[in-house]
Amino acid sequence: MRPKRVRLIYNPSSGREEMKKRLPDVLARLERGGLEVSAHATIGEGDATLAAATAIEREFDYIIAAGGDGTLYEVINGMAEKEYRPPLGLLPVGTTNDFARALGIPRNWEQACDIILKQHARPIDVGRVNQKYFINIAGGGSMTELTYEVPSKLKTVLGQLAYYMKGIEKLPRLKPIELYVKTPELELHEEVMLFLIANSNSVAGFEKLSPDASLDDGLFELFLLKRCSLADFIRVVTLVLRGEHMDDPHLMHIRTSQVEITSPDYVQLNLDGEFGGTLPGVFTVLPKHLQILVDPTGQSSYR
Ligand SMILES: Nc1ncnc2c1ncn2[C@@H]1O[C@H](COP(=O)(O)OP(=O)(O)OP(=O)(O)O)[C@@H](O)[C@H]1O
Repeated sequence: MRPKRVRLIYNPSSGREEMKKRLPDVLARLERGGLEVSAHATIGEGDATLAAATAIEREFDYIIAAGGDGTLYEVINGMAEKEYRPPLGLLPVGTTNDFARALGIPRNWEQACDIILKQHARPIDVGRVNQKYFINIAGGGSMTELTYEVPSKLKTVLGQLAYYMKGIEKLPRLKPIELYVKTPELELHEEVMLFLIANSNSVAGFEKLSPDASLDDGLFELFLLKRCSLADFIRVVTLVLRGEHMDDPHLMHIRTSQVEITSPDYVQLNLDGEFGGTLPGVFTVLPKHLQILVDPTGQSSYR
């Protein structure tokens, strides 16, 4: 049997620029494990999307996304509309790797390579809104613009700290948005601070946001944080960090396969930490649309 052909798409600027030094070691480990690997270094915004689409046209057996959530977002956007969608491996070397965390893929590059080498694919749901795709989370409103406002250089230097600094700077500017929300089950009109549509249970380090979220149940977890004071906002975020938010009256939780959200306000969308256009949007789950290479034993974890 011929070896599987793999396209490794890596972002040399991700995280602390780990792939720059690790590339030869990663290639050697994957090759020793029986894969035939070629690599594409991304050069800037949108390049990982093009590289993934090209890899599919060239009929690679697997694609590997090496980077953070931003790189993964670009890669899945190059794959999601294609008919042939090869299984996707992850090397989580970014500053934020929420999706790898949700799937228990280790940050350690050797362990992550070894999981890819097991070639065990797990189907997972993908979200679509306005011809863009997300794998982890979509959101809008206060605080949700933060992740893509932190420039990549700043992130590399400061790592996770950059997010918190930006967050503190932004807090006094909290402002509610008016939303019309329509699902197959219900319709509502509400002033909210933010909305989040989660596919996985791991959001920007808030692992306890939706503990019951399943990656392959064909459903989103929609959260609406109702209009509230700054003090309540901070209180609810603290409850979310502790996983004690589910009964809070400020937070609405709806499980659905499709949701249409419109607003008279200008609301930017955050898709997996990247800017994803503006409302209105129809958010749809594409059940088990992509296959991700994961640990078959389910015992590995993101450390
Ligand atoms: N060669 C490059 N130099 C600088 N930026 C790049 C390069 N290639 C891709 N990018 C950009 O890097 C961003 C994605 O970064 P990625 O997520 O992989 O790393 P990160 O440091 O973890 O950031 P985050 O976790 O916030 O997404 C994308 O916006 C992409 O356009």
